[in-house]
Amino acid sequence: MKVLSAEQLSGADKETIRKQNITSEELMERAATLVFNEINQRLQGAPIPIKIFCGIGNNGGDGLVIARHLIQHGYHVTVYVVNYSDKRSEDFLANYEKLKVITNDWPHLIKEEDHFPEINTGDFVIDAMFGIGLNRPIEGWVAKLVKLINNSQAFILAVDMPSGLFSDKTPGKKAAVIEANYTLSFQSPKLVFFLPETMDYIGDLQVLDIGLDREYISKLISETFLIGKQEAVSLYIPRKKNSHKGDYGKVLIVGGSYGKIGSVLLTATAALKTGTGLCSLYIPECGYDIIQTGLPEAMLMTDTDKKMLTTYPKDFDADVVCFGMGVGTDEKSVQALKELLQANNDPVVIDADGLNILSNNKEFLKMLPKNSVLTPHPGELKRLIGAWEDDFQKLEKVKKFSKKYNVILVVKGAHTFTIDREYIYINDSGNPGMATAGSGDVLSGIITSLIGQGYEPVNAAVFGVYLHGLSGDITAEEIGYESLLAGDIARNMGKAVKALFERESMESK
Ligand SMILES: NC(=O)C1=CN([C@@H]2O[C@H](COP(=O)(O)OP(=O)(O)OC[C@H]3O[C@@H](n4cnc5c(N)ncnc54)[C@H](O)[C@@H]3O)[C@@H](O)[C@H]2O)[C@H](O)CC1
Ligand SMILES: [K+]
Repeated sequence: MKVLSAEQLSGADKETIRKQNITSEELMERAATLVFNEINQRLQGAPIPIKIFCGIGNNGGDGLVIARHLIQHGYHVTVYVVNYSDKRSEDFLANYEKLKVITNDWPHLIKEEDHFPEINTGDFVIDAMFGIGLNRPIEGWVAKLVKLINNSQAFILAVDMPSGLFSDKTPGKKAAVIEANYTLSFQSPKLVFFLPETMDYIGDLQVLDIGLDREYISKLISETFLIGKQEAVSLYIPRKKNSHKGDYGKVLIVGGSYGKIGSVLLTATAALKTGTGLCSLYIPECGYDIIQTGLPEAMLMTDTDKKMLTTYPKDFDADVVCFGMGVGTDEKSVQALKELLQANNDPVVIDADGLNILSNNKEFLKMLPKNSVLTPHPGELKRLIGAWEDDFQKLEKVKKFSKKYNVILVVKGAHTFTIDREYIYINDSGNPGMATAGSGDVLSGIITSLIGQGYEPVNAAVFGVYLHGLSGDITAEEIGYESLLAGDIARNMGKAVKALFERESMESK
């Protein structure tokens, strides 16, 4: 799904009005009615106090439409107009008049702190103060109102986006932003919904298709995509009936050191569980028995050093090499990575200490084969690209790095971002149970495996990240977040691939 900017959404809005020959008020009616339907479906007429806070622009207009439908369906509604300005939009005014026709209980005007209502724990608050039109931080008494709503413990539903969030920049740590429990957003999710600094404001997210012109949207050039099940399925390459193990990649995993052999074991298990035909490992000698016992399907070569990697098997012919998990950053192991980069022209996957070695030896970056995949967590990323001021600047820095070195970065987080030059792919699978030791080692194994099976590196990264999250979701469904182990993610890969093609799970994400 394309993640559109505020400008693109406004353009689609205008084009839809023109092509469908409707008024903007009709479009507002359509969008806000969908919000009403969602609320009605969940509340089922429950007599709980609903407090709707409307701004004076079109987001506020949506709030008025929602209010009208709720009142007409017998809900207990109080409407507040947060009168931060006198420049009411036309569609706001039209719906203000319509509301007056159906109720004697006119909206309460809030113009200062003295007008604030009481908000209680059991209230259902609808935030329709600001949407994509916010162009400066919320200040003064409006900011105080936002804090009052946040502190109320009421359930908060945000219309289009939580008020106080910008669609193209972060609001700053002290800014007044609605902390929603649920966000119903129109047509396209916004990039800020997925950034570490702002994702917590969103709560659960649902995107409503408000029927903006499909042709116009399909022609819009977007550089940002949300990857859900549908997108992931489209990347899948089916296995051929007439095939053998050589068709599914000869993978080489290079890593491990004394005390950290488990990491390569996880990576190799994940690679094989993702479908790798032949999996070999190159590890320090101390890991020999561990790997042979733990993963009899794998083949093994050992370094002459007992405890750490010192070299790279230059003559070994692999389709794809993965380097870094559990390696450490000893000078001798730096040499091993250097040898790998000198010997290899095909894309490689670099993770963990492999990334730290790159950060400590920036001259290696130019040696990375084109379209190699780097999989940093935030700490590793900072060492690689330097610190950033906010998440938007981080994205710009990562794009620049990706272009400069011709590599793909998998920036791991609650929503993992795969960045390929100017393109951003935001992952929508996964859960907090996956924040556990070895989870990243498994991800590297999955991506490496897919590259070995013939996926383009960027597709391997995007699809691999999605499958990793899906396997984590399936595992968490079975055993909960707390006891989820990285090894479980690897072992459940088969279930994840199968789930891609199951009907009911197609609808869930
Ligand atoms: N495009 C669509 O898909 C549809 C969008 N709808 C809804 O419309 C809003 C956007 O409405 P807009 O009038 O452009 O902006 P807002 O209501 O978000 O803001 C109102 C207005 O306020 C001014 N302003 C901005 N920042 C501040 C501030 N800090 N303090 C005071 N005033 C401020 C600014 O001039 C804004 O224009 C969208 O989110 C949807 O909810 C349609 O209803 C359906 C189609
Ligand atoms: K809002």
